[in-house]
Amino acid sequence: MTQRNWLIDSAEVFAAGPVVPVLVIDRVEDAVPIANALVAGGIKVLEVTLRTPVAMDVIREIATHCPEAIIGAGTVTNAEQLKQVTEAGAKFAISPGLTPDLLDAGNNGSIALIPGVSSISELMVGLDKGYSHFKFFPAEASGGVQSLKSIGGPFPDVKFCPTGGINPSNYQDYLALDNVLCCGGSWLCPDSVVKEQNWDEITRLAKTAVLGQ
Ligand SMILES: O=C(O)C(=O)C[C@H](O)[C@H](O)COP(=O)(O)O
Repeated sequence: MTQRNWLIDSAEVFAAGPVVPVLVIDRVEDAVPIANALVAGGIKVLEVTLRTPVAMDVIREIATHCPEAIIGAGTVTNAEQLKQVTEAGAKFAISPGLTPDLLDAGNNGSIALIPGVSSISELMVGLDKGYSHFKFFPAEASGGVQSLKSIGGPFPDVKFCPTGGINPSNYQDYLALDNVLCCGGSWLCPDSVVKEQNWDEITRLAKTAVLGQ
């Protein structure tokens, strides 16, 4: 078994689901209200993507001011970013893909790394490096529920968080699979709602997803 010093394990991150909002936050001042709105709706695990220039500050703000949230960083594609998000206070990191270098950095780092795969060969690279929990990205474009069902044949012990093209009409199909413990997506925090600063709507979307309605 791979010995690691992770603050919390990827299994714990997955178990805290079942839905993980993929957040693209442009304004630091929106960070805490968004996180609080999601927590109020029953969602603790948050993925802040590194897709905006203020992403590191957003992670730092949420890590400092929202103790109930399990704040993670998304779009982490290399070892340097993994180091930066760890310093900013992220409790885990998610990548859309994987490289041997990133997998090594994850094994040697202090927060859980959840690498991304969309093929069997990538999955086998991750397994060789001791990983068992993966993002499946881009989920819908990579065969969705049918692909994950097939992958469960030869790899029954591997667990996935599918992301990409997931929405209120299909996330329950994914969650019904034995090898899917949580689903990620941007539908839980739409840009238009953030622009209006309609935090109650974000809480409503979160509650609806958690209750499975
Ligand atoms: O930025 C990253 O790290 C990603 O891996 C991509 C996101 O997970 C997906 O873009 C979310 O997909 P949608 O829910 O279809 O919007």
